[in-house]
Amino acid sequence: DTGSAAAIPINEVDIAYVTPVTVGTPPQTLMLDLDTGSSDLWVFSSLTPSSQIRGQEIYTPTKSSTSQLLNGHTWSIRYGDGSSSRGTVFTDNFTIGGLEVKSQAVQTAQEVSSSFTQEQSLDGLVGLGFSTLNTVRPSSQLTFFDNARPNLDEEVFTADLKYHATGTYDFGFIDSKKHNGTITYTPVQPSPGYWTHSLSGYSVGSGAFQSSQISGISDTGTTLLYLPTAIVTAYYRQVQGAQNSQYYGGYVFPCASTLPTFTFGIEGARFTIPASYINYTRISPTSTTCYGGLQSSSGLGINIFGDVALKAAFVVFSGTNPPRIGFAPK
Ligand SMILES: CSC[C@H](NC(=O)[C@H](Cc1ccccc1)OC(=O)N1CCC(N)CC1)C(=O)N[C@@H](CC1CCCCC1)[C@@H](O)COc1ccncc1
Repeated sequence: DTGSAAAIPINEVDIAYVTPVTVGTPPQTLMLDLDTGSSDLWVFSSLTPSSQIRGQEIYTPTKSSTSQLLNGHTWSIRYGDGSSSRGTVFTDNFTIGGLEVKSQAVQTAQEVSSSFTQEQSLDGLVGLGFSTLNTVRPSSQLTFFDNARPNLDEEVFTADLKYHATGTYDFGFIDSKKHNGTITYTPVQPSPGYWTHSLSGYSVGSGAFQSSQISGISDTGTTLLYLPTAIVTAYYRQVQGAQNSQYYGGYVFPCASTLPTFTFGIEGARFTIPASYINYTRISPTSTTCYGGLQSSSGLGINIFGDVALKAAFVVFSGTNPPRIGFAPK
């Protein structure tokens, strides 16, 4: 089997991407954020207090003839940005882009934090990290990819995220039309459950490439690129008027400033992030101060290769044994 579905930016600065999925019988359509940085599949539901719902689509298990309560099971998750959700669990038929998993664990939210309530374009998440990170107890549940894997033509899914445009997630096949040039693979360390791998180095603008192993996670659910402070300061040293603002919680600069590109290495291959991707957003609609798409990871304890980096490449998440990740130009 294979599947192919759209990755649609939810706002004009690509803060996140959502993908249409269907749950249950007859199918209920929700827009979910496919997130390689976590491993819970959870949805706004009929069990979510109406005070916490603001425009999201919900999954109603009682309207589905194929839903089954997973008795006595609960879940609770907190993300890197402090947002959180928790609830109960059903199994039901679940489809992404024509690829169906029967009896997928669908985690129904009974509580979501305010940032989820405020994000009305996001009806929940599909975790595509390793199933070891799943928070359902007493027995943890498998991700959509792990459930689909035995029926996939190839044990892969790919991310073709785009800057200010709709991209694609494919399951079970590598679409050669979506990338040009070879795919460079590098090993993934699957513990504790993120797609953890190394960059082989970086360069700023036309500067010399600095070879160094930079370990981090490729995370479709994280908006920006978070790297060690030394790299980030070297980058913003090239930007007129840039400063690391306590007030805004990161590097800001005059929107009119010229930004250099940023290049990262995967083994011997090189991927260049255009300056426009790093000129992330104005700090407020009328401001002439802009917030950077490259920020320091020092507060996170982990480097995160988020959407700002991933949208510069065609990315293959390979669930083979051992797992690996591939990057290709596009
Ligand atoms: C540096 S992990 C921060 C990261 N969350 C972000 O990237 C959010 C994404 C967002 C925000 C608002 C609306 C929509 C999307 O966006 C921002 O935080 N920002 C973008 C806007 C910018 N101005 C400020 C910074 C994060 O927790 N991701 C997790 C998934 C994410 C949770 C929030 C909803 C969307 C999906 C996940 O993959 C990684 O979980 C962990 C990472 C590390 N240890 C523990 C958990």
